[in-house]
Amino acid sequence: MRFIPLKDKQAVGRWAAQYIVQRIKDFNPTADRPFVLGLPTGGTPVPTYQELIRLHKEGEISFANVITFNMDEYVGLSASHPECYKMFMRTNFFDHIDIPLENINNLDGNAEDLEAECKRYEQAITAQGGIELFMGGVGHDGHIAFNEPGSSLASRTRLKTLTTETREANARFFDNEINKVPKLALTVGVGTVLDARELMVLSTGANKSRAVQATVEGSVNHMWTISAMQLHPKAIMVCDDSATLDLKVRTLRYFQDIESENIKDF
Ligand SMILES: N[C@@H]1[C@@H](O)[C@H](O)[C@@H](COP(=O)(O)O)O[C@@H]1O
Repeated sequence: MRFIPLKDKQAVGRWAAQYIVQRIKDFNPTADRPFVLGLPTGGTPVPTYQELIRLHKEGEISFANVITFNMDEYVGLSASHPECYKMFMRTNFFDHIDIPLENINNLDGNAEDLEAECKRYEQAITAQGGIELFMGGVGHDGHIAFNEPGSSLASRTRLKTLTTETREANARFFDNEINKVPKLALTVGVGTVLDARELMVLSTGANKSRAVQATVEGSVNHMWTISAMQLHPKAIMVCDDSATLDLKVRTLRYFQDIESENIKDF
């Protein structure tokens, strides 16, 4: 796993956006051979989306031949609810770039048959040849997407019950009222994430430092589903300074040393 320690969340956003832009350019996508990008919601990726929008507006990057798959979706929120992830993605990213609407894929948390919906999503990813680069965030409890502690590390897209800890953490998006946060969500599985050809996880803020420590210094463990990153052949974790608080000084210095060229402008 590569580990990129940066100064603050804006630097994480700039680094991640540059990385995505470079990967899309190197891939040189066309309509027949699109770049397939997996995306998260939450507060962490917002600076990355803002930077991607800026780079797009400056003519640096086009998303015309990019296909996206979002990681997860709440069950039962109306499609117009601002915290419905489909809506969140439009407001924070898609409405500001040139991605064709038909290239955007989301799980439907209002589908009549949720199990069939999850199967459909897995098939849609496969039909696109799999995900080239999956960007993710991490929950306080170490979840990736909505794969809460104890989730199978071989899991596929499915319905999950959210923990109270996750609902408390996400209440800030629902007028600080936990009762407004849905109890269920659809999420890609850990196995679905690990199938991507590349994985980049962003982590910012001191409240993520235990999850970062478990991922980088701990063992692979289903209680910290993000730790499954260790099994991925091409994974990168990008952190701000606060998110490294629980790492050993030795660990941090090691990565600062080997990534010195790649982090010097951030
Ligand atoms: N399902 C999402 C995750 O995909 C996200 O990574 C996590 C962290 O969110 P934030 O970036 O707001 O801390 O929140 C939610 O639970």
